[in-house]
Order: sequence, then C-alpha cells, then structure tokens
Amino acid sequence: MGYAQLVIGPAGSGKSTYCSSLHQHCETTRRTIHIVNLDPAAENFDYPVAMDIRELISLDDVMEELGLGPNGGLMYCMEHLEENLDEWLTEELDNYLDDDYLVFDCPGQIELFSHVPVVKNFVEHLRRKNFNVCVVYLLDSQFITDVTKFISGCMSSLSAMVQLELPHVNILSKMDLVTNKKDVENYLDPEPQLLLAELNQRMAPQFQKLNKSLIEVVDQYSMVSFLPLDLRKESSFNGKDQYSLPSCSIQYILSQIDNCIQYGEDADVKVKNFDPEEDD
Ligand SMILES: Nc1nc2c(ncn2[C@@H]2O[C@H](COP(=O)(O)OP(=O)(O)OP(=O)(O)O)[C@@H](O)[C@H]2O)c(=O)[nH]1
Ligand SMILES: [Mg+2]
Repeated sequence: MGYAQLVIGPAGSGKSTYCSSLHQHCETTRRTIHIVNLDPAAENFDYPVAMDIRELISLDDVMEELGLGPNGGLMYCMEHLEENLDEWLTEELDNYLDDDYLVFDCPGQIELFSHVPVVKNFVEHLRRKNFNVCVVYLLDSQFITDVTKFISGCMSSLSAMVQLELPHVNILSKMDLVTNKKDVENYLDPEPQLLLAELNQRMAPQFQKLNKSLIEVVDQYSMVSFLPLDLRKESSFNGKDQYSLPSCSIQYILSQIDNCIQYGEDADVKVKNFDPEEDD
C-alpha cells in the first residue's frame, strides 16, 4: 500500500510552498516523503523533485511547436500525461516501494479538477497501483475576507471534491499574512445560518433563493471547514497564536491528512506482529 497527497488549488494559493515546507518538516522529523512535480510550467523548486512531468513533456516545446498559449499549452501537456499514464507513471512508480509516501504538486489551473477528466484518471491510476490518495485543497486566506469570496472558494473546492471523490482536506494558506483576525475567523467553521444572513445582506434581493440553495449545498457536503495553516508554527500546535488567531502548524495538518489516508496504521500493525513480547 502506497500513500499519496494530491495538492491542488487556485494559481498562487501556495501549493509549491506547502510541498517544500512539508518536505523540510519531514527531513527534520526523519520521515521520508517524495515530492512529484506535475506542473509542466514550473521552473524553480525549493524541494528535491522525485518525479517530474517535464521529463515527459515540456510546456515551452508545446507552445512553440503547436503555437498554443500558456493555458492551452498546459491543457495539452496534461492530456499528454493522461495518454501516457500506463507507460510513464507506471514506470516512474516502479522506483518506489510499497509503503512510500508521494506528494503531487499540481498546476493551478482549476479547470483540471472541475471539468476535464485528466486528474480523475490520474488518481484512478494511482488507486489501481494500490495508493491511498487524499486531496489537499489550498485556498489563499487573503481571498476569504468576505462571504462572497468564501462561497466562491467553497464552490471551487467542492467541484474538485465531487469530481475526484476522494478524502479531502481543505487548507487556508498564508495565515501569516492575515492582519485582521475577524476577517478570517468568521469563515473557519461558520454557522450556515449566519453565512446565509450575510450573503443576503450583500446581494440584491432577487438572489435570496439562490443564496439559500448555495449555503445548503455547502452545508450538506459538510466541507465548510478549513484548517488555517501558518508555516511559522513549528510544533504540533493547533490553537490560537499570540495574536489570538486560530491557526495550525504543518505538523498538525500532516497528522490530519495521515489520518485520512490511514498512514501509520499499517506500520503499527507491523511493529506489533514482529514484537516477540506481544506473543503471550
Ligand atoms: N507570506 C506567505 N507567502 C506565501 C505562503 N505560501 C506561499 N506564499 C507565496 O505565495 C506565492 C505563490 O506561492 P506558490 O507556492 O508558488 O503557489 P502555487 O500554488 O504553487 O502557485 P502555482 O503553482 O503557480 O499555481 C509565492 O510568492 C510564495 O512565496 C505563506 O504561507 N505565507
Ligand atoms: Mg506551484
């Protein structure tokens, strides 16, 4: 059984920074994880790249040879990846052992997760290879300072959730940049009725019915819950910081994700089986 995180979210939401912080954290705690670059447009990395889509296809080549722009070019690259899953991914995955932990740093174009099947097929391939996969969805905390932005963030996360059908952890990134705690605190674990009241207040009266349906959808999928990540935090901290802002450390987030994909549970079993003292 392998373990994998699929790190997704809008452009610039902090996916690559999250991956590199995760890598650093695991180095400190002597845990092995492998970060995979799935962004054919990425150029600089703060982490050692274990597998790299650019070895399969380069965005520059695609743009030059096919005369495509950056987004069309990226879609082409991802479709190429999809067509080569059996060869490229299978071959690359052969380099990893049974219980290895991979983290996939994805591109930020959200259409990849909302209405084209490439990521879904990618994930299905991983699952066939016996990987437990969790989606880690990052949303920039700077963008949820009011209810309309919050709902739109929820909707984009929700479309990935519905399309990928995987365990799903939502993270609010860049908490160190939040200066007004009230801005964000209201949206960390919000009361649906309060959200609705706020939304009605913001929007023209003819949207009231739509607002109600939107809040119901968000509530029913019980995904109105974001873990606020502050990369400055080091311990397993999950609580209020010195400015009484709720936030959590990367270690806490990792433990939540590990839980989702049952990482560590099998290891415990192994230790028990091989412990002679346990025999009696
Ligand atoms: N202050 C602060 N800045 C951050 C944090 N995370 C990311 N950033 C900054 O946000 C910008 C985008 O970060 P990336 O990690 O490249 O974001 P990304 O989601 O990988 O972006 P794309 O791959 O282009 O979609 C960079 O300038 C980062 O330095 C954070 O926790 N705090
Ligand atoms: Mg990136």
